[in-house]
Amino acid sequence: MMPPKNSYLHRRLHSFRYAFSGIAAFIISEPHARIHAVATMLVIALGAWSHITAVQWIVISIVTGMVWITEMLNTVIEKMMDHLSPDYHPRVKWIKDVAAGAVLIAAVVAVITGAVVFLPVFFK
Ligand SMILES: Nc1ncnc2c1ncn2[C@@H]1O[C@H](COP(=O)(O)OP(=O)(O)OP(=O)(O)O)[C@@H](O)[C@H]1O
Repeated sequence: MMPPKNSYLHRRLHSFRYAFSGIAAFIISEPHARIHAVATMLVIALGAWSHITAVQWIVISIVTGMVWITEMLNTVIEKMMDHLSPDYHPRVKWIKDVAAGAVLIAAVVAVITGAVVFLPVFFK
């Protein structure tokens, strides 16, 4: 049963629907996102297979989430700048490069974390 129209709960449910459609739009339109989706599923499968601890699951979840969030915000910034300022501009270069740098930091942290958690599984 749906809550009454325009009630607080009704508006929150709509916000969730928009957020989920945003995630779907990101995955459908961006090849990077599909690579992240496959990598995330592989990490979940590897974690389940190797019985990592609760703390290791938490750390893996945080770094995986960081990669998704930075990649999504980077894509938003790229598309926003392409829309607002399609011509070459040094300030746009700065904005896009810094946003890409954030993704790189998240990715490096995720790779290091993945290595620390999973390499001992293979070399024990
Ligand atoms: N309008 C612009 N003005 C200045 N530099 C730009 C501009 N557009 C892109 N660049 C430069 O090109 C780089 C790549 O930008 P782009 O938007 O193509 O990102 P991308 O990572 O290649 O995107 P995609 O997700 O499409 O692969 C930016 O980091 C920036 O250095």
